[in-house]
Amino acid sequence: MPSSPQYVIALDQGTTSSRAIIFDDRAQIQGCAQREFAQIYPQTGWVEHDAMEIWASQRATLTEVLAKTGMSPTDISAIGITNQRETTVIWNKHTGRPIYNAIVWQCRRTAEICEQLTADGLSDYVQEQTGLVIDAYFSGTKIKWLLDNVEGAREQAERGELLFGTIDTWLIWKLTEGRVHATDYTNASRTMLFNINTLTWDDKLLKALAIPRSLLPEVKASGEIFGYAYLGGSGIGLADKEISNNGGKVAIAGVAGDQQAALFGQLCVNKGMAKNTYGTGCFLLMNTGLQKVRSQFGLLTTLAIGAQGEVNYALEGSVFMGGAIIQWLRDELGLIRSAEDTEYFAGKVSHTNGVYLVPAFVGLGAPYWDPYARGTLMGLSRGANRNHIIRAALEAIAYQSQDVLHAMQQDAGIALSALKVDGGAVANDILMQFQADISDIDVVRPTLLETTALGAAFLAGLAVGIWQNTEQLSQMLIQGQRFTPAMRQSQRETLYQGWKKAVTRSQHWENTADRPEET
Ligand SMILES: Nc1ncnc2c1ncn2[C@@H]1O[C@H](COP(=O)(O)OP(=O)(O)O)[C@@H](O)[C@H]1O
Ligand SMILES: O=P(O)(O)OC[C@H](O)CO
Repeated sequence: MPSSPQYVIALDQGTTSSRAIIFDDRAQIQGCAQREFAQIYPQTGWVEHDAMEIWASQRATLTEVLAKTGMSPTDISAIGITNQRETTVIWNKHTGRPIYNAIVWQCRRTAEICEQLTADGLSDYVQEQTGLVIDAYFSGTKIKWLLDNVEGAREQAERGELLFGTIDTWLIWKLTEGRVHATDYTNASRTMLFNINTLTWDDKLLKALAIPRSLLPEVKASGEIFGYAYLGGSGIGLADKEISNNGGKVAIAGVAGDQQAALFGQLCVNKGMAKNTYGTGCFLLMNTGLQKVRSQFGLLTTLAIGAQGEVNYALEGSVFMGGAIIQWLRDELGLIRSAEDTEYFAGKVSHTNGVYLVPAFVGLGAPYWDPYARGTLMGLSRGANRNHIIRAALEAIAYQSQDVLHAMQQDAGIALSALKVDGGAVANDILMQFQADISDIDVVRPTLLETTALGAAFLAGLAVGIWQNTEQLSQMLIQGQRFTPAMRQSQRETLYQGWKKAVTRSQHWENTADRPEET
C-alpha cells in the first residue's frame, strides 16, 4: 500500500506580509494564506512594525491555510520558519508583550550610534568577527536604541526580565508559548553581535553596545528541532491543555533568515552557487562553502546552510530598494495601479530615453554603503514620459543587482555561469531580460517562485526525515525559464556608465549640516 503523503507548513514572515504555505512531500504547494500588516513610519527614515500584529497575522495565516486545505495539525509533520532578518523585537518574558514596536531592518534611526562605533575604531573588528559593516541595518544598534530610549527598559534588562529576538525568535517564542527562546545561525549572523568565526555571541561587541547577555537567544543549526508549536485541534495557542498524543503538537524543525532560506530553496548549497531575490529589497547571495571570504568591495560575509545542514559562509550584497521602488510608483506617484502594470507601460518603449532613477530613498546598501544618499531622477528631457520613468525604475533594480554581482564575482574570484532568481518581482519579463542584458549572464527563473518558503520547508522536512538529502530535493525542482543576454557590449557599457554617473549624483546628499532650517 502506498504510504500517505506528508506535509510541511512554511511560515514566511516578510517585511510587508506574513504567509503560510503547505508543501507536500513532492514539494508541491497544497495551500497558501497571506496577510499584510501595517508599515509604521513615525519619522523620516524610521520604520517600525507592531510585533503583536505580526504574530496575529502569522497565526491567522496558519489557521487559514489549515482551514482552506481541510487539514488538521495532525496532518502536519513539521513547521519551517523563515523571516525578514535584522528586524528587532524586545519583549518582557513574564507578560510576553513587546516593550516597543519592532524596529525594522530598513530603519535608519541608529545611524549616529553607528558613527560612534566607527569613531571608536570598531570597523575592522566588526568586519573581521561578524562579517558585516557597521550600519543601522543590523540588529545590534537597534537593541541599544531600545534599551536607551524606552523608559525603564535598561533596568528591566539588567534584572533579566527582557528578551531580544529577530522575528524568527519572536514567532518561536509565541508558538511554543514562551518555552523556547532560540534563533538559528543565519539570523544570528545578522545582528552584528554574533562572531562568525567562533559561532558564539561576541562579548566585545555586547560590551561596546552595553547589551546584557541575558537578552540573547540560544543559537541552533537551521535544520534541527527547536521546540513544539501547540496548534491544538481547532486553533493555535492551546499549550495549557494536556496533549496526550502528537495531536496538535508540531515540531518547529527548520529556521532560517529569508535570504538564506531562499539560497537553500534554490539548492545553492555548494561553493560558487548564487541566487538573487527580488522582493522589497534585492538580496544576492553566493555560497562560499567553508571558506570565509572577506570582501574588498563592500559586500557582507554571512552564514548560510550547506548540503548537510552544516554552517557555510556566504557573500551577500543587499539592495535596500528593489520591488519597493515599484510600490513607490504605485502608492506615491500613482503612475501605475498594480506592480504588474510596469510590464505593460515599460513595454511601450524600448529604452528610457536617457532617464535614470537611483532609488536611494533610504540610502544605498552594497557596494556603496552611503546612508546619506537619496533618491534621484536624472537625465530628464522634454521627451521623457511616464513609460520612460517606469522603465527606468525597473532598470534601476537590475543596475543595483549588477553592482552587487560585479563586486561579488571579483571578491569570490568566481565567474558565475548563470544567476538563479526568485521573489515577487521576477514575474516581470522585462526586468529579467534587462538583468540578463546588463549583466551579460543567463538569468534562470524557477517554476516555483516561493523559494524562500520552500527553503524553510526543505530544512524542516529534512530534519524530521521526510526527505533524506539535497540530491533527493534537486530531483523535485523543475527548471523554469532562462533569459539569455541579447545586448551589444558597447550598448551595455554605455548604459552602465550612465548608471554609475547617476549614482554619484545621488550620493552624500542628506547631510544634516547642509539642511536648510525648518520653519
Ligand atoms: N510584476 C511585477 N513587476 C515588478 N515588480 C513586482 C511585480 N510583482 C511584484 N513586484 C514587486 O515585488 C515585491 C513583492 O515581492 P515579495 O517577494 O512578495 O516581497 P517581500 O517578501 O519583500 O514582501 C513588491 O515590492 C512589488 O512591488
Ligand atoms: O522581507 P524581505 O523579503 O523583503 O527580506 C528582508 C531581508 O531579510 C532584510 O535583510
